[in-house]
Amino acid sequence: MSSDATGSSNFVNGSPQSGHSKQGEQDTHSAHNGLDTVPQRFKFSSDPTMEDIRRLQAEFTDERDWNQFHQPRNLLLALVGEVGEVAELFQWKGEVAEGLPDWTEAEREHLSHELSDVLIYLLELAEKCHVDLPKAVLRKMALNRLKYPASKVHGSAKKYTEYQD
Ligand SMILES: Nc1ccn([C@H]2C[C@H](O)[C@@H](COP(=O)(O)OP(=O)(O)OP(=O)(O)O)O2)c(=O)n1
Repeated sequence: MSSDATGSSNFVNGSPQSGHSKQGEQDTHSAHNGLDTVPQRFKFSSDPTMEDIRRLQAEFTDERDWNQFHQPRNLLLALVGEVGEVAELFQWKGEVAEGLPDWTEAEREHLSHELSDVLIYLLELAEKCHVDLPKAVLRKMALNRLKYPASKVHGSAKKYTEYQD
């Protein structure tokens, strides 16, 4: 997930971070004057890359002779099923704050498994559809920036069709 010509390299995370951070418990770093601190955003580890995950899943399916089952439509259904499993973890919980402060370790672990299943099937679906997802996502984000200029939409969650020029 390295940078490319879109210039979108700032999201690449140089410092691996594992586990979770509860709200209010996140790491802090000194601001310019060295006195006040600001909460740091949660970041992912820098590896594995999307390509690493695609390759590992390809090895997993090859070893089991499962490619015969992993056609695009089946992968899409598997993906949607796993999204449903993520939704199940949130259902009936009401609002959930960032960092999931009220969740148990077991619930967090379960969520990490289900989100991983979603990612695995998403990446394999992209592979089987010949979509180069790391590059495609950068192109789509560039389009998103054009469609939603910060100067125009700052602080508003309206859909682009609702803005009058
Ligand atoms: N035909 C299959 C079956 C499984 N997997 C891999 C990809 C997913 O990461 C995970 C999905 O496994 P399960 O279908 O057993 O689903 P869960 O792990 O979510 O189990 P459960 O449905 O019991 O929560 O295993 C796969 O690639 N192809």
